[in-house]
Amino acid sequence: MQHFQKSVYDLIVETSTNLPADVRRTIQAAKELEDQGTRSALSLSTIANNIHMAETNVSPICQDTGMPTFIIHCPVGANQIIMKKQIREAVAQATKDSKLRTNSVDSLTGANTGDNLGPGTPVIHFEQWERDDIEVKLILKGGGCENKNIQYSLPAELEGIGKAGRDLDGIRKCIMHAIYQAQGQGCSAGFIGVGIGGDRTSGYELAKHQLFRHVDDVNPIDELRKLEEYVMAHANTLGIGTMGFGGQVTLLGCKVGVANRLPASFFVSVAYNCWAYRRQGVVLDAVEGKIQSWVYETGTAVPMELEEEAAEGAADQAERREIILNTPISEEQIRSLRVGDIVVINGMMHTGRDALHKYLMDHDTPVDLNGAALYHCGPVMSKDENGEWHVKAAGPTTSIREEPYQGDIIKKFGIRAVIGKGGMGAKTLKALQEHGGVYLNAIGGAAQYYAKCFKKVDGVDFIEFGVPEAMWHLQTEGFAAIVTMDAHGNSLHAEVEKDSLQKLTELKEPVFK
Ligand SMILES: O=C(O)C[C@H](O)C(=O)O
Ligand code: SF4
Repeated sequence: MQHFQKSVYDLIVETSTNLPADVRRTIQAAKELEDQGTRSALSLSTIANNIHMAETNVSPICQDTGMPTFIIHCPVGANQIIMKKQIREAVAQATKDSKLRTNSVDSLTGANTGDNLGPGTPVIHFEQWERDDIEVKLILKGGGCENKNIQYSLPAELEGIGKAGRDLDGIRKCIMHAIYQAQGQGCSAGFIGVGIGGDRTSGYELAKHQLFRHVDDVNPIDELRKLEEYVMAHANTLGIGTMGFGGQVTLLGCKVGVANRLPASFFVSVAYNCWAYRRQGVVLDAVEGKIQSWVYETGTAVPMELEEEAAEGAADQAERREIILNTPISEEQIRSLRVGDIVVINGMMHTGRDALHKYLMDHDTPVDLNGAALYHCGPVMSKDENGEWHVKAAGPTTSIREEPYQGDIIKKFGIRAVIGKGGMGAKTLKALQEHGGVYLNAIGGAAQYYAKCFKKVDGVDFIEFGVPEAMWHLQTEGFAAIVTMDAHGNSLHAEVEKDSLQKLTELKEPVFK
């Protein structure tokens, strides 16, 4: 098995950097469905571009390279102890090479292990089979979409869609509610895996396993096939759209699995996966561990159509209001912005996420944040031989986590623009209005696209928080984002949420009797 570790390393790199062909085809089909020139269509073009860039740069599609989860099938007698050790070494090496972000954090102290190894990470499952070869499958599912997973215990009363009983129609209601509650926060348009039955633990596992199915397979259980078809036909009526901007395409795939349950329990578990649906697998010979084939057709077979998008984007931009913001930004300029405007930021940008927000509540900031642009982002960074840092992947993180702090921090330090994804709540909206600030939505997962805007790393504070949580000071050029919350009390997120709840209500009537 002298090649096993190298094969696993290659699998990690492929999974993190090259979205498989079935996922690419689905994203391309979504682009066709979306109304041209809308925010959602533009975002899908950026996503397509980003997929292409990640493959070319052999760098992470999204900066959140998720919880590496391996499912291994091996013949009786294969040495699982050695395989496990080599998988861990391959993970550490891929992290060192910036193919994975340092994503393993001590839950109590917040300390980052720096190599993606730690209690419970990576996740490795073994199963024996009758075949002579070894199959290693890997999914890299990020934290933002993982946070949108949801588990229902039937019967239940669900917001908008009403009573969900212990039957197929109740399951239907849970699934539609799960899609609604994710809004754009899990980087829609997404894929969902559903597990019916099991217990709380095995139900979620079953749901996650559905994400290993091919996008275009057909469920062999007739009732579940019908359920999947129903969900695919109706999810898009919710109007959530790409990144929750509103639009025609909200869901890209739905796979449902079933297991037995206890008489007293009836769980419906939903695993939500963002468009950055990174899963791949390899079949290895059991003697040397060399790759014989890939489980999913590789992305290289389906190039993303770039020229066409560039033209579309350019035509659309001509009609849109596009405003250049140079940091530090004035209050007057911020107050002139409206929801829907596209802004392009130049100058200094500072990153900050959970650890920094908590810290800033009762400490001072190490740099002047008056008029600043604060980016909710935990990048993948690399340090060269001269000790200089480089941004390898840097898309936004889900902003709503900072809701308890954001309003106070904006006012305390004079921040003018907060950049992230998924939107923020009422408290932040009020602070934006009072102080004169905007919330800008960047395209979640477009980590290569944004990394290119960071021309130089000017310094870093709080590196002790770990690379993703540190405060990076980045010289920025041409960072485009959309105003989704303005200083006049308008929030696109609140609007889309309200409209989609109304649409969900329309799906209340029983379908499966
Ligand atoms: O952790 C991140 O960088 C992003 C996260 O996956 C998210 O979607 O919020
Ligand atoms: S940022 Fe978006 S694309 Fe990236 S892992 Fe999180 S949910 Fe997925």
